Amino acid sequence: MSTTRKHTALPKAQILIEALPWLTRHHGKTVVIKFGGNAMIDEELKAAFAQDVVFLRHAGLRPVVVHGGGPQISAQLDKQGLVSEFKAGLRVTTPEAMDVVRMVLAGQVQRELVGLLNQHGPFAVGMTGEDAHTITATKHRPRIEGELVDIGRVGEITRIDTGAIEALLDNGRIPVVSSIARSEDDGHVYNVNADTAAAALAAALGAETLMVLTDVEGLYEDWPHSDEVISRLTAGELEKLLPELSSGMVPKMEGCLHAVRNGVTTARVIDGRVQHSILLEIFTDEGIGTMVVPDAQGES
Ligand SMILES: Nc1ncnc2c1ncn2[C@@H]1O[C@H](COP(=O)(O)OP(=O)(O)O)[C@@H](O)[C@H]1O
Ligand SMILES: CC(=O)N[C@@H](CCC(=O)OP(=O)(O)O)C(=O)O
Repeated sequence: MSTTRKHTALPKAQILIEALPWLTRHHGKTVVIKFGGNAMIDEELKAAFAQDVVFLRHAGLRPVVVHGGGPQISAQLDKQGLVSEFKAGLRVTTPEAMDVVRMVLAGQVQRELVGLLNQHGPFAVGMTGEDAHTITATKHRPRIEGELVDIGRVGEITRIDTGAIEALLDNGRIPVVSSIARSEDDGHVYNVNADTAAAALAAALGAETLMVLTDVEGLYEDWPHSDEVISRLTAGELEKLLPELSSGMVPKMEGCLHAVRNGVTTARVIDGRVQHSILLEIFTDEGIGTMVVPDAQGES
């Protein structure tokens, strides 16, 4: 006869134990989480996001948050009567618009995320890519229909210095990074797409995972005609698909490709509208969204 006694709260212990293999696997690993402006509109979701990130920190992972704020920037530009225009998926950024981008990202969105995270303890430290030379960029001139175009103060990342972020992580903090770069060419700053910044940081930090939270379920196979999500694809498969992608998915998937081609083990695009999507992704089998993995050896 068994002498095992079962406490009524045993199911709770079972849930915790189910997470043990994932806790073991991810312990000490760096996870870069990109929180998009579109996933940032709901108060409950923002609070759940902050809980998840702090949970990761307590579980022994090293989370780094990179945030966007496209809709928030557009709203402020509108308020100030400045035009908001995108070319090749990037905001045309005049010097006046750059002031607004910097004010909204570093002064508003980043402050709000830092505040939410710090409701759980003294963890979050906000910074922009300007700080300690974290992100350096030069002027980006995208090609549209074969022609190089000038879209103002939009930066192309040339260098990443991970020193400040590593120091914060080693100190048990959670860096919260706004996607603004210092300039390689002059004393000014550049506006960088937040997906691109997150991917570049993930690669430079040798992160295990890049997780991009957005406002759709993942990468749709035949957007906008169907909502069939591609659940897993290799770098080579993604590379072939890139020319067919449009709008906001372009920098996200280019970023995922860059990350897995530069040492990141998995890059995932997940639905930021699902509460606790980060925990579901890291600690359970019920991962959601699209996962990009490096090519198997010998494959390209
Ligand atoms: N193949 C695709 N699958 C999913 N979404 C796509 C696809 N192609 C374009 N999109 C668009 O990309 C958007 C996400 O990008 P974006 O608006 O930049 O979000 P975020 O603010 O999260 O960075 C989706 O809401 C959708 O409208
Ligand atoms: C050059 C460029 O387009 N920069 C973006 C930076 C913010 C961002 O990327 O925000 P989301 O992640 O919410 O889209 C912009 O100005 O909107």
